[in-house]
Order: sequence, then structure tokens, then C-alpha cells
Amino acid sequence: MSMEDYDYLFKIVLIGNAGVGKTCLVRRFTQGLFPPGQGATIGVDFMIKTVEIKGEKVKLQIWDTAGQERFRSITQSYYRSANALILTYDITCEDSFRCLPEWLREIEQYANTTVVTILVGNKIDLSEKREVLRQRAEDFAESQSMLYLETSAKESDNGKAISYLTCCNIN
Ligand SMILES: Nc1nc2c(ncn2[C@@H]2O[C@H](COP(=O)(O)OP(=O)(O)OP(=O)(O)O)[C@@H](O)[C@H]2O)c(=O)[nH]1
Repeated sequence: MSMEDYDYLFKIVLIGNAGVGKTCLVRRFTQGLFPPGQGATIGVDFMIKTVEIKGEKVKLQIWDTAGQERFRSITQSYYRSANALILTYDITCEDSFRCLPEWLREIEQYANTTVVTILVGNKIDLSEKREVLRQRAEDFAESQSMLYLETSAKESDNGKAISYLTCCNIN
């Protein structure tokens, strides 16, 4: 496929605390696998996937940012050009949920005002370790005008979150 062989180009940036599963979600979506022993992201990783939605070819540039605080100044520079942000937390980690307001402040400060943001609660395969009730997350997402999805990079079909966003953009 040549570089120009698409109808739309969307930039999607994944953000959220370290260890919530951003890289695993991207790998599941782009490569269909759950990577064993996934190490922490250093700075930012980049992946491309082209999908077809309603007969249109949509090229997705997916930027997977490091959750660790020390990379914050690097990752902030990727917000501006994003069409969509996937704000991810881990449903088995209360801390990752409590940090969401902090991430929303980053979005407000650095992202474009037209950006679409979706909240994703990952690791639902670990339901016995759940610390954040679905209703609580749904209420929070609604209060911030965000869409909410729960995923498992390990077991479920997690392409959902990213392809959902691309549909929103086309509509
Ligand atoms: N059980 C389970 N484990 C997961 C899932 N997604 C990720 N993990 C595990 O969580 C750990 C962190 O996953 P990563 O994808 O590296 O997390 P990250 O958000 O990219 O982390 P940073 O790169 O540090 O920001 C790894 O040990 C993964 O195997 C999931 O859906 N279910």
C-alpha cells in the first residue's frame, strides 16, 4: 500500500499511569497478540494500522506514551496533534483511577480543544481483583463528557476502543 492510499488519517494518543496496559492494548489492536513480559515504555512508541470503516480506508497513527512521570515533558508534546486520546486506567488499581483528574488537566493544557477523549478501564480479565466499580467509572466519564469502555488486552477484543474512536471521527 502506498503512503497516500487512505481516505482519512487519524492520530491517536494513549495516555495514563504506568502499568495500566497501554502498550498491551496497542499490541493487541495492531498485532493481535498479548506480549509476554512487556517492559515499560521509554518516551513514546509509534505504530500504524489501516482499517476500513464504512468503505473508507482509515490510516491510524497510534502513539503509545510512557506513563512514568519522568517522561511527562516528552509525552506532552504529542497531545497537540492528536485527533483522539485514549485515557487508560487499570480497574484493579484504585491509584490509576484517582490520577484521572490529573490526566484531564494535562489534556486541557496540552491537547487541541476538538480532541475526542475516551476513558478505558483495562484488565477486566482480573475481575476478582477489581478495585474500581464499573458504575463509578461510568459516572466519572459522564461527568467529564467522555465515552467509557472496559477492555482486556489479555483476553478480549480490544480493537473496540480504537476503532470506536475512528467511527466517531468519521460521523
Ligand atoms: N491481566 C492483564 N494484564 C495486563 C493487561 N494489559 C496489560 N497487562 C499487564 O500489565 C503490565 C503493564 O502493561 P503495559 O502495556 O506495559 O503498561 P503501560 O501502560 O504501557 O505501561 P508504561 O509503558 O510504563 O506506561 C504488563 O505486565 C502486562 O502484561 C490485561 O488486560 N490483563
